[in-house]
Amino acid sequence: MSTQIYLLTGFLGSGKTTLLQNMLGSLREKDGEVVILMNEMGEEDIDGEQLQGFGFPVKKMLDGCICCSIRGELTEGLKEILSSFQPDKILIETTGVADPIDVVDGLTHPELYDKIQLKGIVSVVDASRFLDLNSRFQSTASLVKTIRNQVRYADLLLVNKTDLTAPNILAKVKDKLRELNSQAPLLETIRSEVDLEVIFSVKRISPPSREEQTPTVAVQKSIGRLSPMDKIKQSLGLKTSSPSLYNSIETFAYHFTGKVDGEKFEDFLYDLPKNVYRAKGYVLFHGKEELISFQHTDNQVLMFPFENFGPKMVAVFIGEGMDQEKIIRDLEKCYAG
Ligand SMILES: Nc1nc2c(ncn2[C@@H]2O[C@H](COP(=O)(O)OP(=O)(O)OP(=O)(O)O)[C@@H](O)[C@H]2O)c(=O)[nH]1
Repeated sequence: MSTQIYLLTGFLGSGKTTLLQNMLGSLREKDGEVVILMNEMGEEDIDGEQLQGFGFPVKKMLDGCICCSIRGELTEGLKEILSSFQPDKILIETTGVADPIDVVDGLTHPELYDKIQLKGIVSVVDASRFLDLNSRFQSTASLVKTIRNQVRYADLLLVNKTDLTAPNILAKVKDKLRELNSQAPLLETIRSEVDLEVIFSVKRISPPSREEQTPTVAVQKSIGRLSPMDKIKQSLGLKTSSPSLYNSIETFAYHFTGKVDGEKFEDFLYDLPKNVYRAKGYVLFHGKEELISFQHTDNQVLMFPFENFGPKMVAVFIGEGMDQEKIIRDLEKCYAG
């Protein structure tokens, strides 16, 4: 029997890792052997730490996006998981800027063809930001296309963060989602809470009924690592698979050298410029011993004590055109108590 693949997609900070945590918390023996494949843009593994303790194997693919720069590694990663664990299910969490169509393309590798079956694409939408992101990224064609494709190609839509969304905005978000995808079941959620059975019974929506697909844009410049296949293609003068989006999204990590002032750090996160789409990591505050996990999206800052003391004290920033030096300068002002 082939291994079932569930693809979890959605923009940066929409609630994908939260969904995975809920799913792992509800898994029972009958659900069989489950392996998680996580992909993060930067070199630092922030989300993987959040999944420790559930007792499931987690394969991490860092520093690139499986929809483009490290798509070749997706095939290798899946082959490795299949041979090491022979799982019944693989849950793939994509980066927030992955175009699901490109990931699906990566899943159709001939070596995987008869070994895996894509059961469905579950897309988590941050209802509190969806309209804003849609209009803000109008000028960035590739980014708006990705956000829309994450909805367009979903087989199940979780309209998340409804607790942060006014009813009139939520109604507009749902109208927009329906415009993009009239067929996928649409569920309103808070903290990505949904019955595991709903996810596992997701059904693929047949391709002809979808809106016209927009082809991937091939580009010359790539800041990400090229996959082995892309290197071969490039040496042969063929188009590589990297879509333009990954070129414009950057990420950098900052390693804390000591404890910071909690209040100043919170203000620093709230004051981050709009072109920082996401920040997350682990930090220690003056006068406290517990490690703090922090999460930032442009309308939300969350901090909570993190019991697992494994992670490094590090902050990861994801955005476009970020003034890295200024961000670091501002962050370093938080060391003073
Ligand atoms: N208020 C509120 N917060 C939420 C909800 N869902 C998730 N969050 C919080 O939003 C933050 C981002 O959630 P994640 O699950 O890490 O989002 P993600 O999509 O995995 O983020 P990336 O992997 O960085 O793209 C976390 O701090 C969550 O606790 C929700 O429905 N309401």
